[in-house]
Amino acid sequence: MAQGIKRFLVIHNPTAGQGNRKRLLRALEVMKRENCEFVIHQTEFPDHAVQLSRGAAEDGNWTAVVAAGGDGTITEVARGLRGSGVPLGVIPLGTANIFAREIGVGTSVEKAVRILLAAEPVAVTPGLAGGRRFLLMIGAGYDSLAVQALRSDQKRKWGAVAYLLAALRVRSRFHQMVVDIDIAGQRHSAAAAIITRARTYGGPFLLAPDAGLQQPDLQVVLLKRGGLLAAIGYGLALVTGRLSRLKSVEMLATRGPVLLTSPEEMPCQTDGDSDRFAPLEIMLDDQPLNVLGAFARPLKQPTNCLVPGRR
Ligand SMILES: Nc1ncnc2c1ncn2[C@@H]1O[C@H](COP(=O)(O)OP(=O)(O)OP(=O)(O)O)[C@@H](O)[C@H]1O
Repeated sequence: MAQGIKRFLVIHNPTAGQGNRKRLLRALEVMKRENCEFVIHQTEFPDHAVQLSRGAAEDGNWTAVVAAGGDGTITEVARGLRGSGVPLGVIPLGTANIFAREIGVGTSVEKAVRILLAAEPVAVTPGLAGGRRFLLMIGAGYDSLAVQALRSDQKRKWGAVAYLLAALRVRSRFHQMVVDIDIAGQRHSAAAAIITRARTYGGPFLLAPDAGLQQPDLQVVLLKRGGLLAAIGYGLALVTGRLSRLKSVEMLATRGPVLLTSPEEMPCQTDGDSDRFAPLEIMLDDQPLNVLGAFARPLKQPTNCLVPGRR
């Protein structure tokens, strides 16, 4: 690697988000104007980004591997980089772009490239679910049933609205959901649960005020009520920033593993993709991930195992 020249491998998911190509071209324009080198690889199938980023980490030839896509693509790149120390960069081309928001990049591709070029790597702590790395959250209940029913053609066309349509398709299951969460031998039951590293959900909406990619614990959000009316109430509380204040929402924090089970067949969503079913063991990853971002929030004081989250 020539001294002082930054070299980026850009892993681009052409199926992510809306206006994908135009946004990528705008990002590349900025990269071309700057003193950096880059190579683009397009993903051709789900999980391809894991292979591509693993190969790049083995090369040892890159300043960073840049995920140009949405949260699913970013998570795949983070899986491929596990154990390498090679930094992850982001060009946000997804629908919700939660990870890009969490690391201070936001949704502007021009700002994202400026951060790539200027940032120093910062270590964050991903999670592991069933031994596989995730970056943002695992959900079981309302959101995982909706994500499982999501139609990719509708998502590409309508973005977030497609999730609402998917939720309506599975609404009959909302009143019978049971999710059990075991934390340090204590069992908590709810209609739905989200185990999260991210503060926000679905884009800009506040989910767990104490969560954060640099925080030393997993936040567990329990939604106690089931049914369509409860789902609508939770959705409204989420978009108005009041979810954590509802009486039927419990927030717990833990550094230890969490076991998620369900008496019925329950799909789980991992960073927005439906790929597995309960039971799942969820914990913090002992291998950090270096990220090029614009982190602003100071770290909070470490918490002990199993403390109620801030209300
Ligand atoms: N060439 C491809 N064809 C089909 N699917 C692909 C391809 N490349 C990647 N994928 C899959 O596309 C899925 C969705 O991508 P991604 O999550 O990045 O976009 P998004 O869903 O629009 O964004 P967000 O998660 O931020 O809402 C990923 O899980 C990935 O495995």
